[in-house]
Amino acid sequence: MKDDNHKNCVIHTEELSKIYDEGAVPVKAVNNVHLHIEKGEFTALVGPSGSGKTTLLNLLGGLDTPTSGKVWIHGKDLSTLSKNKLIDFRLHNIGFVFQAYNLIPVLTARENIEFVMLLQKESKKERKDRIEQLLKETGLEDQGDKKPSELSGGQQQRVAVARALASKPQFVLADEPTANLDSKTAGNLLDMMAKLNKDEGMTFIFSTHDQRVIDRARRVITLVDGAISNDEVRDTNKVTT
Ligand SMILES: Nc1ncnc2c1ncn2[C@@H]1O[C@H](COP(=O)(O)OP(=O)(O)OP(=O)(O)O)[C@@H](O)[C@H]1O
Repeated sequence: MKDDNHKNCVIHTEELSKIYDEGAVPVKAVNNVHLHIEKGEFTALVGPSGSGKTTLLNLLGGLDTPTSGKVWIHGKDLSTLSKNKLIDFRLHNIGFVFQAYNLIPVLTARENIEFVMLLQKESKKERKDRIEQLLKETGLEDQGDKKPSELSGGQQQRVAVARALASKPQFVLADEPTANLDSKTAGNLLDMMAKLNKDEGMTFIFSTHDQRVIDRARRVITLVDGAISNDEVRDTNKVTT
């Protein structure tokens, strides 16, 4: 893929596959996926349990390496990056809201949000301003000094979202962002993501089983046995908030 041809392309994959062959029978967790995600998309990845959603998100975010095929992010072929360059690239380009990326238990909510900005070497003033803004946007103004164990599951999830957004990523990959949240908290979280999508053109891709999330997506990609079985683009003018 040529960089200059794809100015608005955030993610592009070709013949992307991930095969796990530790067991007796190899599992094609992701099977020959061709995907093209443009800037500003609000896209849900759906499919039955075990259909490969998490594996695909891991590949798209450079957290896992494909067995074959390639991933380009903003025209950059991830397979050409060294391990350290890939870490740096992720840090500056992608926000992750993954269950596996748990909050750091010994840090407060504020410090958890600040952490990635410290790695990015943001100034103290920028960090402070951004943290306060994110705490406000996530409705956690009064919770900044609490550690994760002192917060509810929904509040922890919102801290995880705030942390993902702290680096001002161009796109956010979220694995089941509303899992285990009550409807009100899930709704608030979706409102926040939809607002960022609308106001700042931030691109969102989330795996989900949650009909509330699916209903608000503008594109729904269905995976079955690791392959795309349906790709539905809905009314792109539909307001997600
Ligand atoms: N590390 C691994 N080693 C072996 N097999 C794996 C590994 N990770 C995932 N798989 C297998 O790959 C397939 C896809 O798993 P994946 O977790 O991506 O699905 P999913 O759609 O995210 O499922 P869920 O909706 O339940 O989270 C499954 O058959 C799973 O058992």
